[in-house]
Amino acid sequence: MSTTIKAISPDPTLFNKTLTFQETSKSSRETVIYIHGGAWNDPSNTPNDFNSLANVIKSMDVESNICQFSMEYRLSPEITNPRNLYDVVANITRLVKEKGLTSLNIVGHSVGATFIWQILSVLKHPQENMNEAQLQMLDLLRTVKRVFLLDGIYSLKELLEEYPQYDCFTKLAFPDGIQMYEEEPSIVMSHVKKALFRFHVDMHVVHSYRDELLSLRQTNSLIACLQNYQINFRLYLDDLGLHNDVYKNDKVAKYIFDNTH
Ligand SMILES: N[C@@H](CC(=O)c1ccccc1NC=O)C(=O)O
Repeated sequence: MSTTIKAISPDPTLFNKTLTFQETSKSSRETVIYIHGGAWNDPSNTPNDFNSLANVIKSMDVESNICQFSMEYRLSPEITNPRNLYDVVANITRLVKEKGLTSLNIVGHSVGATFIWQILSVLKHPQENMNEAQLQMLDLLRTVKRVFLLDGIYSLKELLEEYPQYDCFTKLAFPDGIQMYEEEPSIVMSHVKKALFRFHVDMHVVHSYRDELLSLRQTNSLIACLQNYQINFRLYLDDLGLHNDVYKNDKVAKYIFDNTH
């Protein structure tokens, strides 16, 4: 009887798959960190998704003030929520420490935006009860200056109301049900407001009119919640292409560059 021995990765959170698109040692540098999407499970979405967008930003950055890195994380169903998120947090934390990064601009596409939303929600836990990953999120927020949420998923409840068929991937990341997702905007908004204010984080919400996988409902529902709590944020809606074009779109590159310095 053949037994398959699961390869134990020497790199448990895939930190070594971090991509460096641009680097500078200038003390005045701004750092852009990308988190790709893929519905928690799709191997065709990788840190390289942002390669062309990062090159556009690099071409705009004539004074070479910007560093750009793109993160990897393990996928569902092998890894489920919140471990996918914890991989992202551990990898960004390690990158920040190893490179001495400050002034972080974190860009997330689709589920990558979900991870950023979950990080912004960390104050829902009393600090004395926080686990290691949540304490890392708290530490990260001290260096985050801006977040760019690109065509993100924020409410799993509303996602499955609008797209019941998406349980094909939510059940992989949330095998015990989406009630395990603790960051529904209506539940965590007061904690997000506190985090944005305490750590002086600017929030940019971006969505493409032509996104064929996620309608404006996720973004409209999020911004309705932000308005209910009178939270300061920027909204950028435009024809930025289909869902998987947004992270390659030149207008998105320009928007991030124009708002990163
Ligand atoms: N490429 C994914 C689909 C996907 O990524 C997706 C589909 C609908 C809404 C959001 C998505 N991605 C979010 O990260 C898949 O085939 O599982």
